[in-house]
Amino acid sequence: MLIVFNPAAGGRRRRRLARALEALGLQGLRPDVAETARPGHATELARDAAGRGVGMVVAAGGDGTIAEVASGLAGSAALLGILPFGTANVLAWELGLPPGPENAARVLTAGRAAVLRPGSARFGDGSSRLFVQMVGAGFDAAVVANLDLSLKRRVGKAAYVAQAAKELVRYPFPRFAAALDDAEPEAVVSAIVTKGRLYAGRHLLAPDAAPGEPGFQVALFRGGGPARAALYGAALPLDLLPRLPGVEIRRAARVRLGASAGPVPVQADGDPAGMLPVEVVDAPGPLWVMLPTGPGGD
Ligand SMILES: Nc1ncnc2c1ncn2[C@@H]1O[C@H](COP(=O)(O)OP(=O)(O)OP(=O)(O)O)[C@@H](O)[C@H]1O
Repeated sequence: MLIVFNPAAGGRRRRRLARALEALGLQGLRPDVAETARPGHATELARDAAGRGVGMVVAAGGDGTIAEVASGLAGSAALLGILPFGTANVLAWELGLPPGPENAARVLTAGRAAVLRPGSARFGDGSSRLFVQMVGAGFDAAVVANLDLSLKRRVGKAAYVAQAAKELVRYPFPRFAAALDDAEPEAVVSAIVTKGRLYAGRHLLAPDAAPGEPGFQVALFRGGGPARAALYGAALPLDLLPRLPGVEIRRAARVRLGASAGPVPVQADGDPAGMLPVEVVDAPGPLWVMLPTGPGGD
């Protein structure tokens, strides 16, 4: 077992890692730990470990770290483990991973392996990026792109709320074209292409999504402007976002976002990912991820 640890969020994360290692040690396990030194490093570490035949590579970090490790494991037989030490931890909530380092460590040794089907985002410059939960274009990506990272380290998710308030008054809400499968492109101001049901932590976005299945749920936001974005932001923690006027959620296997009236930022799993255009499809193969053994689990 190799644990790929992202130390970028500071001391509290290190403390959680120590607790997880202690819990694993009590079960007689002494996993190797590799710290990431820069963005993208987790992919290299995971790919190298899978190439050496390591059976399980554990992402100790947030959704961005999980996506990077998943990218490195693509095409290998190695299991993906998760120690959810991030800020929002959307995938961990989605998969029902228990909070607390000791409980998360127990899943690594006593859980079950389940299929996870990441998505792949291909950009206008030909580059591709794997994601485990979602890709967003428009307002939410502007919030992510301009987020104050030192504030995020200090106050966590509240930093997103503060940044959203700033973006409300300056983001220009340019329209862009969203084409789902072979349908005609439609004009939207924001789109979130998601594998899962949850968004920004534990809030409901796409009730019919399932991360183990091929394809995506796509939330299309047609109404632009600060008042509408503020309404959506207020509805999110109440789990009312999918039911608001101007929000439509559809299923698609392929999503093309582009042809915009101005530059539109993109985020993948909560990290900045460049600008439109982007095409989203399933990643070439599934992964196996460790989940808690629950009712119906084997
Ligand atoms: N040593 C490092 N210094 C700076 N950034 C790093 C380092 N190692 C990894 N990163 C980057 O940090 C980014 C953010 O990490 P991650 O998404 O795991 O945490 P988070 O943003 O706190 O969690 P979440 O996405 O769940 O809110 C990753 O996408 C990764 O590229």
